[in-house]
Amino acid sequence: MPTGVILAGGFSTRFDGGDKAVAELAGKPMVRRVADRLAPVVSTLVVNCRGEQRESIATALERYPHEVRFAVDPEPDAGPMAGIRTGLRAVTDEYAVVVACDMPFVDRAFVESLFDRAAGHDAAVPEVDGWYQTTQAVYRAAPMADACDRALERGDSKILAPLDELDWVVVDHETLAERGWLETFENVNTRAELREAARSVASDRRNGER
Ligand SMILES: Nc1nc2c(ncn2[C@@H]2O[C@H](COP(=O)(O)OP(=O)(O)OP(=O)(O)O)[C@@H](O)[C@H]2O)c(=O)[nH]1
Repeated sequence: MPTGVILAGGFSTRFDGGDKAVAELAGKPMVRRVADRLAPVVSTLVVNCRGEQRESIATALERYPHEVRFAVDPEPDAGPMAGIRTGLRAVTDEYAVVVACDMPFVDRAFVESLFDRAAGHDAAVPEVDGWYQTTQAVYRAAPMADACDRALERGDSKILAPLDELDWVVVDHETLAERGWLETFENVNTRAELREAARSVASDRRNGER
């Protein structure tokens, strides 16, 4: 089975104090929610973060059913693409799904379909409303990490820069909407969005879904 990479190295500046990776959403740290959702479809978890986040994230991931590896940013604040590179460097499987720590509704069936789409290519990236969702995408770990290195060396930290030189496929908005997979991209940037997400979890629980 492939690897899951959770990106958690951001500074949560819109979150109004505290690290959103370990903020509790309906009683569970967000990073744990993402990890638990990935557990059925990955065999190893890599967490990309800064050194000072490691302890609190490790606590949130205690007794995770798979091996957990930490890929600590050599340089903090180098942006999400550098985080993807650092995370993918710790991957030993051919493919990995990368998911931001603030996407607590990541859909397992969607991730499985991304792996299917990526097979034989370097990446499968979903597109929502014209935006490429590079922080919930599947990559072939080594070529993507190499392409990120080259982009960073040329001083280009744009998240799409490494894809320019890779063979990548897009999962388009229409397909995502048809399959009911738009909720998988919901992300939590603020305390208000955390409260909103908690309401979604509570209402889904009432409907027996989450
Ligand atoms: N390693 C690393 N990851 C980052 C960096 N910036 C953002 N990320 C990750 O990329 C994903 C999307 O970023 P944002 O939603 O903007 O998160 P953030 O930067 O923590 O939040 P804001 O400061 O409010 O923008 C999250 O999983 C972040 O952890 C960075 O400089 N380094």
